[in-house]
Amino acid sequence: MSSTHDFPTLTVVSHPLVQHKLTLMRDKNTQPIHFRQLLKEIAMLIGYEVTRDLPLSSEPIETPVAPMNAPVLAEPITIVSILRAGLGMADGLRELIPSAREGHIGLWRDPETKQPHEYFIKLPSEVGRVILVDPMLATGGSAAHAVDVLLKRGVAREEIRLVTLVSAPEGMKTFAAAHPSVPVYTAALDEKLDDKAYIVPGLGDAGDRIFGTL
Ligand SMILES: O=P(O)(O)OC[C@H]1O[C@H](OP(=O)(O)OP(=O)(O)O)[C@H](O)[C@@H]1O
Ligand SMILES: O=c1cc[nH]c(=O)[nH]1
Ligand SMILES: [Mg+2]
Repeated sequence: MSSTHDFPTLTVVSHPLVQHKLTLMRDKNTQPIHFRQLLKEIAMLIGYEVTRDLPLSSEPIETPVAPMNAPVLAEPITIVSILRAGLGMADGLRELIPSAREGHIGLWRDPETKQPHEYFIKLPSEVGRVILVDPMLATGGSAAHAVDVLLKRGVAREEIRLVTLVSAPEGMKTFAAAHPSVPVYTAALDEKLDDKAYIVPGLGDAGDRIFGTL
């Protein structure tokens, strides 16, 4: 993990496997089948860091040898995907936390205004701790809006963590200003946004690369 940047709430997961897999994803010749697999693998690796301090309680069980009080996750967890591209990260987190519930927030970024438009929301009735996932933090508008949705549904600020794959400094600044207490985990803090608000060097449009809609 690294913190050699200007954002106190940002953790860049610099593990060599994460960085190697991200390089493969960035390559424009990587096809959707491999892009999806790599995204899932990176989400699992980042997920390990995001879940590092989850509270545990204990439950009585019997091993084949003896009874014991054994540790189990103390609280329900909900993985919330920002559609569409968040689905690709949820695939990895779901494998890591099979007991997690899932929610979906559908957002579409208008190419002219760069503003997010909401088209779908479905969340479990009890949400608990939330791991919010979207591979791209570009202007930060979509992620900030998704956190607003969660707060309106009664999720406590301190229960939310955002996981991204590639983040732009502009987006991180906007997101941290809107939600200064929400920790963000990412694999890379890139250089900047271009004039279409795409991340440079980035990896292109994550949703299109996952679903082959280029
Ligand atoms: O930080 P922002 O500037 O808001 O941009 C990031 C958003 O843009 C992309 O979604 P997109 O609108 O392309 O939808 P998609 O996932 O359906 O492709 C991406 O997956 C984020 O949700
Ligand atoms: O670089 C970017 C910016 C927004 N959305 C993406 O998928 N990629
Ligand atoms: Mg897209």
